[in-house]
Amino acid sequence: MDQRMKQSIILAVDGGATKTTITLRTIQGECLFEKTTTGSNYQTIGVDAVSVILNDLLHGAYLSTKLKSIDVAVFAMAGIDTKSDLEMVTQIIEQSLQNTPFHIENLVIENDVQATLIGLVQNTPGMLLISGTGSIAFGTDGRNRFFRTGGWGHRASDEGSGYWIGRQILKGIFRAEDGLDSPTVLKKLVLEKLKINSVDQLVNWLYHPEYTNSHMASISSVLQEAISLNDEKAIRIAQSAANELFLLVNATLKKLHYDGEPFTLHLNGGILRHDTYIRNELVQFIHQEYPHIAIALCKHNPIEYIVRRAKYALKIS
Ligand SMILES: Nc1ncnc2c1ncn2[C@@H]1O[C@H](COP(=O)(O)OP(=O)(O)OP(=O)(O)O)[C@@H](O)[C@H]1O
Repeated sequence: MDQRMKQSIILAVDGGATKTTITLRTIQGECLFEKTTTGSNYQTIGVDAVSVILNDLLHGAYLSTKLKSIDVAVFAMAGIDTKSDLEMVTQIIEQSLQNTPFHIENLVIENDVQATLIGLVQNTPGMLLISGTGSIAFGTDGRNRFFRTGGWGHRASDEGSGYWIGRQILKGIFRAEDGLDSPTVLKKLVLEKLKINSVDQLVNWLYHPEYTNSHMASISSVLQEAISLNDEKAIRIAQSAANELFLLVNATLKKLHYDGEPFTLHLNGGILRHDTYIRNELVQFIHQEYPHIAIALCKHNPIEYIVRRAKYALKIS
């Protein structure tokens, strides 16, 4: 028998809002297949589009490896927020799996943030705070109870996220243009970033048919330079983003009845990874209120935490 066949095989899917990654690994970590494509949140792209993406990824994984027997598969999917979401996504995944020769011993389907958190902390208490295009905090008491705060989407929530920061920046530019607020260097930086010349063109950009949430979030990347130029508006936006993110952490700790036990807060997402000003402010807020909480920045690609989640499922099965 092929040596590889004797090893446990893991299939992990990280189905995020902007991209979906599938990987097939041996328990020892050998990568047998990996592919990334567009996002697979059924709430934003619909059931049929998610089916197409999963069918394509699963088919690719089978054709490339010819493996049929999978010991554990974890599908970590954005958009699983309620019981009915879970039922809907389970149906999509099970139908996609029926189109493949895969036999899966242990199938886990759960919210992508929850799966990442389990990958990080396994059965110990901890929390994951994400600020990327959106924002959310997810905590666990280590006894299989999970609590989330935020992450209700860009239209009415996602405070402290890239989208939220981008919107505050544009709001600041328009208010300065109207003479409601003082001028801000953010205007020059945003126009340069978008390679346009005027606020009128900025309005065209904002209402362009191809506008997406990620476009709005991408505006946030000018914030650090504006702060280095001592721009008051930029500093206020960054402090307010850090404060909003602190509130997510604070509310989640209260739900967990945190009382000072060993606890790690993991940080992830483009804003927390790259915007050191916001991250440092946030860390300061947290340490003032909760001096004993350890804070760790996630260093790996999101799929690695889903692989760890799958290994944990294998360990406890
Ligand atoms: N080098 C950088 N400097 C500043 N901001 C950055 C940098 N790189 C990415 N960002 C910001 O990070 C955000 C995107 O983060 P990320 O890639 O984690 O999001 P995502 O995976 O699309 O969203 P989500 O985690 O909400 O599903 C954007 O607001 C982007 O401007």
